[in-house]
Amino acid sequence: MSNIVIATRESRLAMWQAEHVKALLQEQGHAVELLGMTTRGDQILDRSLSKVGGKGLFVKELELALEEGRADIAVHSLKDVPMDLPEGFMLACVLEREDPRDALVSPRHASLAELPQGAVVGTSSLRRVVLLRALRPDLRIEPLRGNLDTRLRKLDEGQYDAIVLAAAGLKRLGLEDRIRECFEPDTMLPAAGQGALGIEIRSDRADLLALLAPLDSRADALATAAERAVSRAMGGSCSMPLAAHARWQPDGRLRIDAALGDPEGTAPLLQAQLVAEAGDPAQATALGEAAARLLQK
Ligand SMILES: NCc1[nH]cc(CCC(=O)O)c1CC(=O)O
Repeated sequence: MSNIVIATRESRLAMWQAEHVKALLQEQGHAVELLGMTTRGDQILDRSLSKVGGKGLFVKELELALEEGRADIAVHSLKDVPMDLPEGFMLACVLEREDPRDALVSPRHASLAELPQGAVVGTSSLRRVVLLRALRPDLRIEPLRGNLDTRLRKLDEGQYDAIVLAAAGLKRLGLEDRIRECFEPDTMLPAAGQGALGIEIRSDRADLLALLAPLDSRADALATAAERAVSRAMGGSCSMPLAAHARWQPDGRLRIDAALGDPEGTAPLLQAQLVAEAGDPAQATALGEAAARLLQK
């Protein structure tokens, strides 16, 4: 039995996720402590992430804590983890995924279809902007940043008619009753890794792998590996409106869907769909890379 320190951001969602991992590790008999910290991504709230440096902003401080030995593991929303981790770090496991869908929250309107002509919808994800535009070209899409509570507050203050955000975050924080509509992946294709949690460690801490193995979901690790391979192959950053979502079919093969939008919203959405055996990480990665090649054609 070990004593494990978890580095975590201090947003309510990050803390929930760290507490969740803490509880799972405690069930395995380990002693666990949390080390909370604020990251650059949490501090910069006035600019869109794609403009100030992207996903890495949320993980750098946590990696420093791992590097200096102040913490053993870092828990991340997999969606926020860069495709290629810095030298010396690795993704040790992927937990069973929560709902991967995007959700609509609105005080007055029951669904996207019921939003009035020209309604104001808040989101800062380029992927959501492009997919929303394809569904409802009449909407006025406005930037929306901040943690979950901030976003909901801005909605409740009347700055937007509706906002779109990940169902997983709302469910984790007990805010599921605010969801008016969950978009099926075929309607609004999720981001790579959405809804999944990843645990990062230092590559030289192989001692932690056995300890984390009981938390790993093989099915979701393979599915998200395929999704992340699409992003990597596309040079993925959050400045690119890219969606990638993999699901297991009843026949045991993995289906991946990917979509690439045009930031200006003028060119049509490019879409790709592929199905393959994906019994190991190399196969899952190859599937994602093949889907990316279809998008690049
Ligand atoms: N980019 C921020 C972020 N990172 C993870 C989640 C939600 C939880 C998840 O996808 O696991 C969110 C909020 C959102 O997109 O609405």
